[in-house]
Amino acid sequence: MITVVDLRFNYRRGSEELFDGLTHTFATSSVTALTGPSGCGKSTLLYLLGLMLQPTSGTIIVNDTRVDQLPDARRAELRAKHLGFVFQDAVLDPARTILDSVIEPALYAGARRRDILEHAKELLMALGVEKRADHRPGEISGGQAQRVAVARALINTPSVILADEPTGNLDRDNTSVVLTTLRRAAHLGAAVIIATHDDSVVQHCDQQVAL
Ligand SMILES: Nc1ncnc2c1ncn2[C@@H]1O[C@H](COP(=O)(O)OP(=O)(O)OP(=O)(O)O)[C@@H](O)[C@H]1O
Repeated sequence: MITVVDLRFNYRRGSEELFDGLTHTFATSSVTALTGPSGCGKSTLLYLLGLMLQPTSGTIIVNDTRVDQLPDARRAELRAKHLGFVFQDAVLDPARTILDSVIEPALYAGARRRDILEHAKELLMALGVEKRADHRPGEISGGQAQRVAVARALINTPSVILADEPTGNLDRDNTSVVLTTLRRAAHLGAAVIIATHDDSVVQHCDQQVAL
């Protein structure tokens, strides 16, 4: 679960204020669509929820812990253990295989490779990219990279999953594969938040927050 209370954010002093005191709880086991016109702050809200930015004012609470004023190291630790982030443009390390890219956040969070290998393969299978496990990012398509990025975000079974246009590069069938995988994560207890412009994605969500 992740809650924001009276949230406001400015990129710079005197610049446009975003969110107008937004208060909302993104509940466990639910998929929320974050919508609104281009530039309204969807990506920025995901960065705030992902502890990559700090609010100008207001509070962010992850699973009963107030997180917005924690020191950087503690925020990084929480991010690694509890948050999964799918960025708008999937950027994968060109030097790593697809399988190693998926496993890497688990190693960072303290898991052993052999304990996480099967889970990584299952995620690649669920997302239809298992045949690319030994390939490198330069050898896969943009849509495949997007699905690998989803697998990478899910490897630590995060309690909060933040996805910025995760289906932007995908056709209808693969959009459905990604949404099914995210829904399964919600079914297992995650709060899933998807920034999207796509009405067909919104229709698959349990609730909508329009900025
Ligand atoms: N690093 C930055 N520095 C200053 N302003 C920024 C920065 N990033 C975004 N902005 C501004 O903040 C506002 C919100 O941007 P954001 O990317 O969160 O919107 P969005 O709703 O995700 O847009 P889109 O749907 O086009 O992806 C915009 O006015 C944008 O120009």
